[in-house]
Amino acid sequence: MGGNKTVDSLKHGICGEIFIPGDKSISHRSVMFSSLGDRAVRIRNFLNAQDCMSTVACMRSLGIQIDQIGPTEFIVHGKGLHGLQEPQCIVDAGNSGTTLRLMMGILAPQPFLTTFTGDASLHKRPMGRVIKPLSAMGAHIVGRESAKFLPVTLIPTQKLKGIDYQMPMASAQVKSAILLAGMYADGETRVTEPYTSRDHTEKMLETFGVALDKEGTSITIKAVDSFHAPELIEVPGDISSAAFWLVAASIISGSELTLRNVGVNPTRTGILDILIDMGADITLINKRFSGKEPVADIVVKSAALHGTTFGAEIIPRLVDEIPVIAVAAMFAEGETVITGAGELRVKETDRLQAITTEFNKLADCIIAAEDGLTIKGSAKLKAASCLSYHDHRIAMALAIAGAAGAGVTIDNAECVNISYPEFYATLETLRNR
Ligand SMILES: O=C(O)C1=C[C@@H](OP(=O)(O)O)[C@@H](O)[C@H](O)C1
Ligand SMILES: C=C(OP(=O)(O)O)C(=O)O
Repeated sequence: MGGNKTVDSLKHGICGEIFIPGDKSISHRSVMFSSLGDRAVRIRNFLNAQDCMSTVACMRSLGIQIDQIGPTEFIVHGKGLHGLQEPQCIVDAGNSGTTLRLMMGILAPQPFLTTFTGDASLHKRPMGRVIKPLSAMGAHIVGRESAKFLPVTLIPTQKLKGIDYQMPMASAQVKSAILLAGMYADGETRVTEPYTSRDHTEKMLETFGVALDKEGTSITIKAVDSFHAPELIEVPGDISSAAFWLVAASIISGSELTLRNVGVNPTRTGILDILIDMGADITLINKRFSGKEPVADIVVKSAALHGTTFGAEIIPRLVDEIPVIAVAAMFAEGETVITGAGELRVKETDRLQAITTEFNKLADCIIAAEDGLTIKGSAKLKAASCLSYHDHRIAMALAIAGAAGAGVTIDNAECVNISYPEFYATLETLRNR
């Protein structure tokens, strides 16, 4: 597929301002929830990237009119909780696990048939984690290898019933699928996770007038009969995209960046905690709210980092940032040890394997464990050609390692379009400032 990209070593610190594009998780949810709402919703600062456009395409194929009125502005004409229509074709979730798993939660209770497909990566990712609890609620779902993988078909079922489900892993996608199905189920649906994962679904359900009962890491939802959409959803910037600049500015001496409009929901700010723990110079300014989501501008200056240790409890709060945290650790003094991160093996690619194999081509300093990484810091990086495995976060982390080190060539580099289409252009702007 796609082409190679060479990122040269930066010769100076990176300075100035970056406006961070919309949050991927919140963008997905804004379109899904608005489609089920009772009036048209205007969505601003939507992430116009491949994953979120997969959600738009899925909802359109279910009969929802979605108008794009600007590069990042959309109007979703919701048809209510029971307004979705049977799709005429197989629905394609592309590369997006969030699209597929949340849509299964919405569609399992619908009185029509839906078949999902996706790209090669999504065909390898585990879907049993969603199909199992939805089936326990009475959904009828079939899929490859005894309902573990795509392709998956949701067969019309009679009314679902609530369950009390103990999740085996912390996963916002699984939690969200169960809560969304729970809106349509008889009785109460309760879901408990081992550690708290991102809570954007809970916050947006509350924005749409749904009452949730929260206790520790458990959330209970009851059947919902009205879903009151707000007029406007303003999506905050994605801290998972800001993460690349937080690390770049920290490790490239002479840097000072202001990252504008970053979502700082505490269930997502593990990257800030870890970088600050490593000695990073990070300040939050202009703290405010966008709906129920906290937002801030972040000032980051270069600093001498040192290694750290972290494990299972914080992983859900930084799960997508581990590739770029590994880059920070390569430049830090001393060792960094990450444990409890087995979930990285079932992302767009096996990220623990991809980090170890590809980052070690730049400097042989990383050892993988079954559920984590040990990274020896103060590595002397050399230039190399590395594989992205068509994984956007691996490609962007490699680009930051190359820019801060001695350069890198990345294959299938365009996969950044999955979550951050402007990434390379922003990097070039910083180079030329
Ligand atoms: O709910 C979401 O929007 C997401 C949840 C996380 O996945 P898991 O739920 O599989 O941990 C994360 O990795 C993904 O990028 C987005
Ligand atoms: C894992 C990711 O997304 P998804 O699960 O939606 O494919 C990600 O963006 O890093």
